[in-house]
Amino acid sequence: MVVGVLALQGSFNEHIAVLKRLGVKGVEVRKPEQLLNVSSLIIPGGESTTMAKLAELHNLFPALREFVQMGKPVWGTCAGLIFLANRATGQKTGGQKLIGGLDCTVHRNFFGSQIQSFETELPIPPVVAEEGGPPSFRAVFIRAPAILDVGPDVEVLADIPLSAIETINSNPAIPKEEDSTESGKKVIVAVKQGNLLATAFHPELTADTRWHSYFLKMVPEIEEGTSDIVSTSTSNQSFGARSTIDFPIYQ
Ligand SMILES: NC(=O)CC[C@H](N)C(=O)O
Repeated sequence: MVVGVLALQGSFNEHIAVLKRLGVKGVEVRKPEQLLNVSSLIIPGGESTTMAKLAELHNLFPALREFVQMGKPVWGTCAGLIFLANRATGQKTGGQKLIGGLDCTVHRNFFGSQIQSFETELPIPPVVAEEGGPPSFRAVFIRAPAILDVGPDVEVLADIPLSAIETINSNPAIPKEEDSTESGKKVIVAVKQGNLLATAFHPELTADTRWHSYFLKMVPEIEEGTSDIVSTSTSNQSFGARSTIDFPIYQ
């Protein structure tokens, strides 16, 4: 079985490249019938409104929703996280179509505009950590969303203290004291709910393969059939903080 990567727009090539480094074949998915040939799906970062329009054009929404409801592993990064959320705020006028399934409210562009994109080190969640690996990972936020609330079945894997973000105080777009999300001084940036994984940051733009390996462990066919593939990521090379990939400009 192969891992599908939704290839309508955004950083799908980067995800496929990381899968290749782990010895796993990633295939581009653009049509509903292509979902029949993949065991799991990655929805990349990009621009969720554009992605939604293209998904609509290709009549992908019913097949994507069915894929999620069938319990197949799906990982949304950044725009992909927005796509998977049941509720989104900060959308363009008229809203945008979502796949849904992930019981959370996501706030688009939570950290501000493109120039307020940032990178930071966050603790690696115990379930994602690998023996011998560094205790943190490089989290790349590009006009990223944040998760404001989650339902009872959602496991929080990573959050970020708002005080850690330099641009946060100078950015008028970011909710301040009166907003309930600020009271805890943290927002959620990675979650898991059953077959669904979602991250507000972009592991595919770093040389650290641990988030991809973690997702692959959610895919039973890959874990049972080719467990050696997943374990290759424990090599030291997998933990490099940054790749040489130039950051694409995402909306
Ligand atoms: N890097 C990203 O995927 C950015 C997401 C983008 N801000 C959106 O709303 O879709």
